[in-house]
Amino acid sequence: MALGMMVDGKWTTEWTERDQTGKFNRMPTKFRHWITADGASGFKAEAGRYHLYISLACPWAHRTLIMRQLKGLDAAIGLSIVDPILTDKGWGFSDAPGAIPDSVNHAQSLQEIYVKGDEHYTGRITVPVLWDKQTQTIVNNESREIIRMFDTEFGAIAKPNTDFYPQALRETIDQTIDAIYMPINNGVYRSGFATSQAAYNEAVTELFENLDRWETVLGQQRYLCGSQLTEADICMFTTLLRFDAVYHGHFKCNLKRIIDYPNLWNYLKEIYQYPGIKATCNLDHIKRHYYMSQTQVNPNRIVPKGPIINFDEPHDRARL
Ligand SMILES: N[C@@H](CCC(=O)N[C@@H](CS)C(=O)NCC(=O)O)C(=O)O
Repeated sequence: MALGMMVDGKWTTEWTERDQTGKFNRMPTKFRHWITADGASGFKAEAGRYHLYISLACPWAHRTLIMRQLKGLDAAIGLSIVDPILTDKGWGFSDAPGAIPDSVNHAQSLQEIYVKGDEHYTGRITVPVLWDKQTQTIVNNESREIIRMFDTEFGAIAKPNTDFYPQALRETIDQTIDAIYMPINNGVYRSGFATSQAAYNEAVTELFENLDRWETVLGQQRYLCGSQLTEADICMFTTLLRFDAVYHGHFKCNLKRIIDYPNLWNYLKEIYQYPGIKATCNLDHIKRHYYMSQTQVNPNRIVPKGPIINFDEPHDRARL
């Protein structure tokens, strides 16, 4: 894949995210402004002001597309979708099926957006990116913060304004998003991008210990934080959706498949079938992105035909 990143506004092709022990260390994101309902932060929640850049393949970006959809913000917040294949210049725009070119900055590559936001930018060129048309900058490029803003700050515009961060569950939701991040959401990458046996062993063991634990929790309650769907479930969902098709083979997360876990599998199907979510899922972009972009993992770029997965099959979650 494009292992490159920006240093002082210039593209370099050095892969800096692994250490001497072969562990994958994800770099922190840099743009962390906050949109607020009243605009006190300088970024007011308004219709037509913001534009979201995503990849349909990326589990982090997928979270933001889902929240935009669930809150009915699709008319209020514009959308561009990059080509699924990362090149040696990083993410680019194309007219491939499922992609949406950049109608706001008319960029050819996502790099251009980052440099426009900060001409001395140092860091990775990642999706999602939330762009402010008014101040001509990147508001935020951290998925869990973007979904929080869509969920809590756009109440006057959101339709329906379902609350996925309810007051009574806030602490539990934050703890759950933290708890699943390292072993599960990032754990699949820590397994797949490990460059030593020890680093892989550690990541994959932690990953399945944590999946086993959530399998038990989901045998007792319908969602991660209790009886209602919250932001934490969206964060878990985008990893589970990709698991059997990509992480199991490509990233060697193969002690089990999600389909082998009765509760996680039914939970995954329920969220997939939740109104609005299925339309945000694109297994073609997902598979081609991972297998064709990450050539350090899959040098011949062959995309497997299977597995055949029916996410539309009935789920049993109503029993809880
Ligand atoms: N912490 C970020 C991670 C975003 C991220 O790593 N996105 C990946 C795609 S799955 C990306 O754009 N990678 C390109 C690169 O690192 O060059 C978030 O949650 O938004």
